[in-house]
Amino acid sequence: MSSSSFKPVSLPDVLEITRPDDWHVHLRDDDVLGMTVPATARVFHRAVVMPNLVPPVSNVSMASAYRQRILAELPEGMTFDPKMALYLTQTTTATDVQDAAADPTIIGFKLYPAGATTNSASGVTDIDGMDAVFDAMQAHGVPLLVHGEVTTSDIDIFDREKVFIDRYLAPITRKFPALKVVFEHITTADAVDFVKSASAHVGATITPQHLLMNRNDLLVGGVHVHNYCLPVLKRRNHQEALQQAALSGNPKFFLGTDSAPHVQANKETACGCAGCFSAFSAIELYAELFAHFGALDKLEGFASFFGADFYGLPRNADKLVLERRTWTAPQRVTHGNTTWVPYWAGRELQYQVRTKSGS
Ligand SMILES: NC(=O)N[C@@H](CC(=O)O)C(=O)O
Ligand SMILES: [Zn+2]
Ligand SMILES: [Zn+2]
Repeated sequence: MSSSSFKPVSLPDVLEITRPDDWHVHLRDDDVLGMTVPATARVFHRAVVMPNLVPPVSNVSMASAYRQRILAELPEGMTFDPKMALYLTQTTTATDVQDAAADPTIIGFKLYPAGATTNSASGVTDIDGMDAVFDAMQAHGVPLLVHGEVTTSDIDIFDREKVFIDRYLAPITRKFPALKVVFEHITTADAVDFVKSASAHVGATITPQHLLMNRNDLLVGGVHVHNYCLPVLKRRNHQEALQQAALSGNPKFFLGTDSAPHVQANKETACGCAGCFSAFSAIELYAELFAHFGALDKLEGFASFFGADFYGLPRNADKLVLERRTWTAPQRVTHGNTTWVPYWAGRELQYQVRTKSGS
């Protein structure tokens, strides 16, 4: 992580912030919830839970059942309020939108262009054909969450986000100016510029990996499979644009880890899955970035205020304390007989969340 604007400053030993929320996370389902739910709830009060299960979580009753399965794995003494994203499909109707609007545990609909990412086969194949649904979402105040990449084979993977903006996102925001849109896990300077110049109804989440790394970290000196996610890491000037956006205090940009576990065997293979599993060090990874730039005073807005404000939800009342002490992100995480290699495995971080036990 390097930039010309780096300025060494003295860093606080203790940093207290309003408890943050994770506006983009994959908790998966079944047994693995016993690992993912405590990992996220240890830090975050709310989380937007992504619906890309098989089959996709595409209506209110599926989301309510999934939410119950999540809450059943919440350890005693932890508080956690999962906000469910519904999977937008080509057959989603205006009635589905109305149902979603009536349920406060539903945060919005997630648009996956078919084929864009993990479990997106049921995604939207004809975005232009979704106008009636977008119209209903705008009318009912239901946000649209977007995986913003085109999927046609003629478009280079490094250009897919930019082309998506030009082809789909800009037209949607023009046609539906009051529709709330969250451009998820942005990766390019183009996305930063688009969000900045769009109306106040358009915001974006930024992941730790896109802030801390660029495509060299994926491809130089070998293929680093645990740094592979979608949208793929971009070149350094894009990383720097994301860093500036996150550090700027602009409330359109907020925290969404996109923590996305895939078991070790599915990452360390000839055709490895996309996703960085960051939940075990999520807020600490962001703190690393903000500390590096001497901007820890900006962390609370990005992590704890701007997402809640964007969604029109109250800010959290409780606090989280980070302590300055060097620790090493876990090399492996196991649950039952299964092993995952987390993002940033075995690397140092300089801030750590203070746990209730004081450990
Ligand atoms: N980000 C990823 O690389 N993977 C996510 C899907 C997604 O958010 O696109 C996953 O579910 O594994
Ligand atoms: Zn995505
Ligand atoms: Zn995701």
